[in-house]
Amino acid sequence: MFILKAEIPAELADALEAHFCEEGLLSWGIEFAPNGPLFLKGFFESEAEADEGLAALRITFPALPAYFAGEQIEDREWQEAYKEFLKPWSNGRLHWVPAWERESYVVPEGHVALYLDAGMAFGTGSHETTRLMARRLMDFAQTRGDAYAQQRIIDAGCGSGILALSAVLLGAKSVYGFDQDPEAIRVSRENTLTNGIAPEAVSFAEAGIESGLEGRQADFMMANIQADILKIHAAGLFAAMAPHGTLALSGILSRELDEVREHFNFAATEAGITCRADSRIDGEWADLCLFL
Ligand SMILES: C[S@@+](CC[C@H](N)C(=O)[O-])C[C@H]1O[C@@H](n2cnc3c(N)ncnc32)[C@H](O)[C@@H]1O
Repeated sequence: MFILKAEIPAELADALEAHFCEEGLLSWGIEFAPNGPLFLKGFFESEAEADEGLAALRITFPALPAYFAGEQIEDREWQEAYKEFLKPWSNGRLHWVPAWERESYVVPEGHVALYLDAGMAFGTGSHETTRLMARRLMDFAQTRGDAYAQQRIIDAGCGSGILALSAVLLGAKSVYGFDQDPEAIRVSRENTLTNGIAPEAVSFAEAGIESGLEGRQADFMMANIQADILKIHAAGLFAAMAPHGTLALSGILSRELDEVREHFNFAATEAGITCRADSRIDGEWADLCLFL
């Protein structure tokens, strides 16, 4: 493993994070320290890959600092750090457990567990936005009660499949996830298999938002994708919603929330839809849940 690191000006952090999310650049991250300097870090297999990754990033962000420190670390050391970072998480009866803890993790009676290996896809369960979406999913399942099993659920930008597969574990029989990243679809299908999930309950497709939603209707849709992209596709997202459906959005920075809410209110009016909006904040991230 080769790590690149450089201190960056605070003004660059949000734009870089948004870019990583939008492009699915999982090898890059920002290290936030309270009141301290901000560091941009990149994780690569080799120094040559690190140079390539940095050159590509500089095309979009020419203002990146000229000097990056590089450090080679043992793969084993890296894996241990990764395992230390990723811990099981639960909300109500839903548990997300790293695959390597499968043997030792005890699932309480009546609860369900998804054993996850996100590989290179987004969706380990550690991100605030994924957790915000899971809470909305749990709320939806609870509100629909016995009818939940029959609800049509869509996970737009499914990443590792974490949300789609959670929907199935909670009892849904008609779940569909899509992502523009082929690696995400490969990982989602693998997670379906390794969790012994019935393949007829969930399907995954490699697709962008437009083609992914074509001919679809959702009673509940989760879209944890960057705010700018959600805004561009607002009309398409509404068009795929069934009457009285719930549209749960995340990938929204808290400071973007008012603007995103306004945008979706306007798009709803344009589409002749009335809906109630609700939001939750987790750290610097927010969700926007629209009840049609
Ligand atoms: C923030 S990740 C969310 C992954 C997972 N759903 C979760 O909540 O952890 C966003 C995902 O959306 C995908 N994505 C971004 N733009 C997209 C688009 N226009 N169409 C389809 N997928 C997109 C990315 O490839 C990425 O896997």
